[in-house]
Amino acid sequence: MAETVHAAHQEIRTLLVLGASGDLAGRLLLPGLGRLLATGRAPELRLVGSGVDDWDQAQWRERLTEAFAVQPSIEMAPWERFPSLAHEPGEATLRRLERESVYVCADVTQPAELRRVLDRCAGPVGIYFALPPAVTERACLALEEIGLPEGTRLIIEKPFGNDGESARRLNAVVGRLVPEEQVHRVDHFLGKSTVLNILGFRFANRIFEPIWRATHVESVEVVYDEDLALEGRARYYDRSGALRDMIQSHLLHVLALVAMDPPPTLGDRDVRDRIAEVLRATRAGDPEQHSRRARYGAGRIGAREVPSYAEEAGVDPARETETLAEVTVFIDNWRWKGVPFTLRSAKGITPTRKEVVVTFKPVPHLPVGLEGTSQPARVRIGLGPECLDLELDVNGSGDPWSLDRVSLSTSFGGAELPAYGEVLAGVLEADPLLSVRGDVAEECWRIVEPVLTAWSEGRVPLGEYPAGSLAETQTADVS
Ligand SMILES: O=C1O[C@H](COP(=O)(O)O)[C@@H](O)[C@H](O)[C@H]1O
Repeated sequence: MAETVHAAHQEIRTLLVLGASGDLAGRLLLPGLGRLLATGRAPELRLVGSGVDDWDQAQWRERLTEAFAVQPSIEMAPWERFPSLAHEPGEATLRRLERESVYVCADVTQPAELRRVLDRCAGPVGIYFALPPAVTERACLALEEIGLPEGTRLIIEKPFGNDGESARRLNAVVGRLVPEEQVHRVDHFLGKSTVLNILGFRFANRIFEPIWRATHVESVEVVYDEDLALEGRARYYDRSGALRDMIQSHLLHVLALVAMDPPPTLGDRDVRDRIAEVLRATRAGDPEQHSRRARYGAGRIGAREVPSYAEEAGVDPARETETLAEVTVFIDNWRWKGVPFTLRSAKGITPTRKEVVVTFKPVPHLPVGLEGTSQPARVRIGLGPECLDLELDVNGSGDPWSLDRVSLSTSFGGAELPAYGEVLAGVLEADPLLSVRGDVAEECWRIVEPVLTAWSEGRVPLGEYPAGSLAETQTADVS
């Protein structure tokens, strides 16, 4: 599909990873690349890494060997853990990359140093910014000063900016460097098979479309509760929090796929137009009534004792960073007017819950004589692992006149590639379908900004839940 729609796009020959010695590159990006190359789906490629750590080539090779051996990281869910890559079709490519790839220690916000890094790259280059947004912006300004090799594609990790204003600024500088179709703003949820499954479920089954609207739908939840706690990521997370980390990017995209109108094709233009359209119609409800924030206190996640978030290494307790964010949004269009969409993500919760739940309205009239309480029909679309569940009332076993609840459930196998591998496949194939478009990145910030403001002004109290449970939150003492 991608080839027919995007045959005109130029493939990249060198992938340059900025921030190559950082956590994200080691944990997700390079293993995703390794997996992609191992399947033999990617074009011939050179790999150049650059970071501020003063690594020699041996250290870099060690990082690649580790990443390509794909020891699953703590953040990889079980369905993303792979067997060894040995004997895969691209095995020889991986070994070649390990041998030939180079690492350049540089501060890429400095034009002369960035020039030195680019000199090691051949052909059209894909520059992957695995960097915090402010550093990405400065590196883009440095690129503007030194100029870009022809055909360059920019691949920018999330979060795209820290707020609407910085996202607009970053979009402006990126737009001066390359045309929009050469920009890949990464949201790895768009590469998740569970998320892409929403498209097949909605648009390949005629039975759902007529009822997929306010007339029949009572409410929609998009939930991503993880059992992971901070896992040593304070430097990034403590300045971000759950709202910026998960809702602003990932969960709003899931909402968009659930709520958008059917696209005529799965070409990037059609799908991204539909996503943009529905997000433009989306607004957060009044934050005081429709949002919740909390952070975990000390507790136990499975066998692990977890300290309170405020006591985690590197955390500034006065910052009031939330590890649970919940926001209800509304979509002001004909299809969805008045239906609450509640988005929630929390860290440090067991059991995990990662799903979209569509709850339908009750029947207008239950025939007199049917006994029991009728419950609304529900569709659950699993976001991890892959599963689907339709909850219905039926005349079940036993008394033929009483209602029983049944669940028609199925689970299906995982994807060939992890989410980062799928997103990178799009990048290497020059297909922006799974990348966030610039206007959409800004739209996502517009939606969450009233909530960010209300929270920063203390209009919504910060609750607390014990790690490992979603027990009623209480207000945290942040003094
Ligand atoms: O981007 C992020 O996503 C992960 C959750 O995604 P998963 O694919 O690893 O389940 C989240 O834990 C992390 O905080 C966030 O930065």
